[in-house]
Amino acid sequence: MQMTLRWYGSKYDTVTLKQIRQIPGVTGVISTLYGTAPGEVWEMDDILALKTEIEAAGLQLAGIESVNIHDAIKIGSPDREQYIENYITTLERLGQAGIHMVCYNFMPVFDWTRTELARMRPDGSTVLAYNQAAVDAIDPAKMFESIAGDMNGTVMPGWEPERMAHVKELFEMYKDVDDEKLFANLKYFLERIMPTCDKYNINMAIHPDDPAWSVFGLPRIIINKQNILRMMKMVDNPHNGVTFCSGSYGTNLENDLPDMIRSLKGRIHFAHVRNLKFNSPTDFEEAAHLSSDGTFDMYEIMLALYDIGFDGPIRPDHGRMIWDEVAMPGYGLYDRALGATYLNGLWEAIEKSHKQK
Ligand SMILES: O=C(O)[C@@H](O)[C@@H](O)[C@H](O)[C@H](O)CO
Ligand SMILES: [Fe+2]
Repeated sequence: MQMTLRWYGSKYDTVTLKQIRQIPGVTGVISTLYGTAPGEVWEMDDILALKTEIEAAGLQLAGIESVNIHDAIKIGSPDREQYIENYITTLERLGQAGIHMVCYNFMPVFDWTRTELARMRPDGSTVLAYNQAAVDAIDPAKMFESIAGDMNGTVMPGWEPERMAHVKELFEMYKDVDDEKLFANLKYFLERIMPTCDKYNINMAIHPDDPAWSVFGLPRIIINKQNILRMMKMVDNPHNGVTFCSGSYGTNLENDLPDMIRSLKGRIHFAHVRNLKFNSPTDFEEAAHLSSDGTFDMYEIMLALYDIGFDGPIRPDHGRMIWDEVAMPGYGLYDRALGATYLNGLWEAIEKSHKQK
């Protein structure tokens, strides 16, 4: 595996490449052209400028998170053809630039959903949290406003104000899209892009829905082992793979994370590894990465990745806000650096204990 950190680009991130370079064992970053809208073709010059800037700091651009999918593709409206063409052009350019892993998601309207961006934990750190009763009480059109005040002045991925201004229209457009339709639209999209992925050796890595169930009555399909295996089979190409995100699949306590990892051997192209602390099955908060701070056994998760021979990029995921840092919620430097170091420690121990046997 290659340890990486997500980085939003010098115009948007409070964390610098120099700081990332100084985290022991982090050799790459996962980035995106943050200023682009879903559906836009990425300019080659912009891709190369991003890559050059990262390499000049002594790091590798290990993959893209995300090239976002335009809603027309998820809905399956006639204008999807143009957006798929655009997506293919972007993939070709990424391939030509030597980038071989692309993360994306297929969630309608909202990317991840949280009800609090700064819940206080007993140690005084603040974290993102989710409470089902709070979601049930929110008018979806107001979801964005309800968290906008806690973003520390940043624009959060998946919650761009321009898109959120049209939330009501978006809901209307999805009204005939159920789980089956969403599966069919995903299949259509993947079949169209696979020849390009084959040509340029691009691993597509779908990110799970977060939380892993339907919110606001919208369809959600990338939520459990059964559905993800269905997706792998429906377009049975090794380039059709997944981002294994423990914090997203883990929102549903019925998901057995190490078992899911083992069942996806050869198809996990990217890993997000983080812990959650459950207060009840419908109320959870994002804990430190350490097993004992949350609900998941992080050793078992890393062991499963080791056992399947995972060799893609991995990153710590959302971190807590600690030591008075002011940054994008979930994406400060300090706690993610602790997370990376901890995950590296687990990996080293697993590797060495296997070699001794
Ligand atoms: O929760 C996060 O911050 C990320 O894991 C997602 O926003 C992820 O980048 C997207 O869903 C992938 O397209
Ligand atoms: Fe994730």
